[in-house]
Amino acid sequence: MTDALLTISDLSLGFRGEAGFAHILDGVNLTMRPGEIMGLVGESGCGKTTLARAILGVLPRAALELRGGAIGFRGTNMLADDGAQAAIRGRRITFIPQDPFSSLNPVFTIGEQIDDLMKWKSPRRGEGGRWPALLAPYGRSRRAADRAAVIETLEAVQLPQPERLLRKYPHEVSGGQRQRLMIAMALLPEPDLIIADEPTTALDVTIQAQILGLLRRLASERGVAVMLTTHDLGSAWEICDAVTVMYAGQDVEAAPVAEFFTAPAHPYTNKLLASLPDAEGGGAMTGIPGEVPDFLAPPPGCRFAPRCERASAACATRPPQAARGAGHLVRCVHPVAAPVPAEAGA
Ligand SMILES: Nc1ncnc2c1ncn2[C@@H]1O[C@H](COP(=O)(O)OP(=O)(O)OP(=O)(O)O)[C@@H](O)[C@H]1O
Repeated sequence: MTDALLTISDLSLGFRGEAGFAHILDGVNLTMRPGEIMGLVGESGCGKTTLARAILGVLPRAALELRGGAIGFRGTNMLADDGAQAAIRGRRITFIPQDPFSSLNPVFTIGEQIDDLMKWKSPRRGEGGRWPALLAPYGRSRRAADRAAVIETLEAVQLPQPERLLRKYPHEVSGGQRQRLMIAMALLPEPDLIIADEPTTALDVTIQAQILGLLRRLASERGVAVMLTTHDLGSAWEICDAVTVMYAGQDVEAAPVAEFFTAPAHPYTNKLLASLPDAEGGGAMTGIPGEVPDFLAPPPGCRFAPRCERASAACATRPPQAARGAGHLVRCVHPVAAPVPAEAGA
């Protein structure tokens, strides 16, 4: 796809420890377009955070074993180019963490931490005249422009009295305000892509909806793509344009959000959706029988096969992604048939 922002192709990696090689990501393929909000969903432990960290280039190097694949960002394979990755990370791709409190340094004011961010990651950093970016002095005019951008962005995330806020310490603001601050800090470098790793898990339910709504609005207004990792399908429905489902380190299905909920094709996606309580809050919560495989000895081929009612011997070989419709890809030998449209046979 020529207009892709992020293209992950056949990414395979894991961690080597005393017990052996834990093969966490197994041939993951995923594409994001500029400005798209994509939900990366799946049960706890399916590899969402590992994938997000791989894109950011912050996986622990000592244990990491890269088996193959590429992470292309605007055509550059970041896995093959440490320099490009360092230049992209924190500028073209930024991050919103799960727990905003542990991401802020408790001994510095919010203003000091934002100043430090702007010193290194401001989009105006390259404007150092004859100086290379690394040596460019942090001069008065850039400081003033950066400060104006900070105030504008804090106002955009609806943080009241931004000047006063900058003088506060992280413990002096609420959890919801800290997460608004994280969104502001992710926007300030003017990135193309924000990776938001379960950004509302640490917040209570009413604040969660506000934060997700804010993220959706600002991303759309500023044309920033967002990868939202979540195990909450409701959040994906609220704000995403498209959804990619992971199971045990494999991508199983990717679809535009409406199609994801109305015409899921992979048996795992169907089970995942069937396990949700219904809209009235009734209905039994049905779990999926069986267990997530051990990453030290995963089954060959489709990792969902041992829990899948539709599985056959053919599932011991993982199928390529197959198109079900525009932007709808599924990886399954025995996908669930698409529902018959209501007008058929009428
Ligand atoms: N550094 C590491 N060394 C060994 N195993 C790891 C390491 N990091 C993650 N894992 C394992 O990788 C698997 C996937 O973890 P990951 O955190 O990516 O899943 P997740 O889908 O983000 O889960 P959650 O929703 O609970 O955050 C887990 O079994 C985890 O124990």
